Amino acid sequence: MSERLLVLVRHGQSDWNLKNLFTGWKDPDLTALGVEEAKAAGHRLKARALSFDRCFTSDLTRAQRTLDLILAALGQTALPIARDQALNERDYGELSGLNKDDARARWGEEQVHVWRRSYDVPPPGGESLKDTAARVLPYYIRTILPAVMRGERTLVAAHGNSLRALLMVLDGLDADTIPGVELATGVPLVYRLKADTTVDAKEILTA
Ligand SMILES: O=C(O)[C@H](O)COP(=O)(O)O
Repeated sequence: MSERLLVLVRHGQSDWNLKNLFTGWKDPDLTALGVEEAKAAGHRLKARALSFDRCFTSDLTRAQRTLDLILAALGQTALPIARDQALNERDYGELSGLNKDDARARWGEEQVHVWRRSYDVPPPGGESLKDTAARVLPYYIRTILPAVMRGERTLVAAHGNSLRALLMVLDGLDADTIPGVELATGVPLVYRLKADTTVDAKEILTA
């Protein structure tokens, strides 16, 4: 029986994470800490003897670089990698490039929290999580999930909100529960799926 392994990882700390700026589709690189987080993610996977057949990432540097660093740590630099903007971070629209504390001072803590964590309220000119899910989930169902179900051990390096959209399906979260979910940078989420595509087991590799 094939393994049906799916590992998700949010990119390591980016330059704009460090500066506390809304990033979205902007394309900052990893910080030195982000590089270390990505390498550590690779070492954690390796320590559990996990290896992969296929990888997916977004069209953004921070996720692609995280994937490359993980694969280098695993000694698996020749794997096929699909890069697609379907996995990009939620588009933060007019908030992109603004400091998150400045935004709270301007629009209030509660409004900014709704823009960042609600399911269906988009930030001005940007995507809600629902909008993000409307591009992430079709890509997952058409492209990623078939690979997993064929038994290809699959690694996905993406973003806080594109992965939160995916977690709604995998973890069975709804519009009321997803606002409470935060994803740490560089922490692999290891899923094993059942034959019906639902989750058999999940492990969070914090160390
Ligand atoms: O795009 C961003 O600013 C971050 O990657 C995710 O931001 P959030 O945690 O504010 O949604």
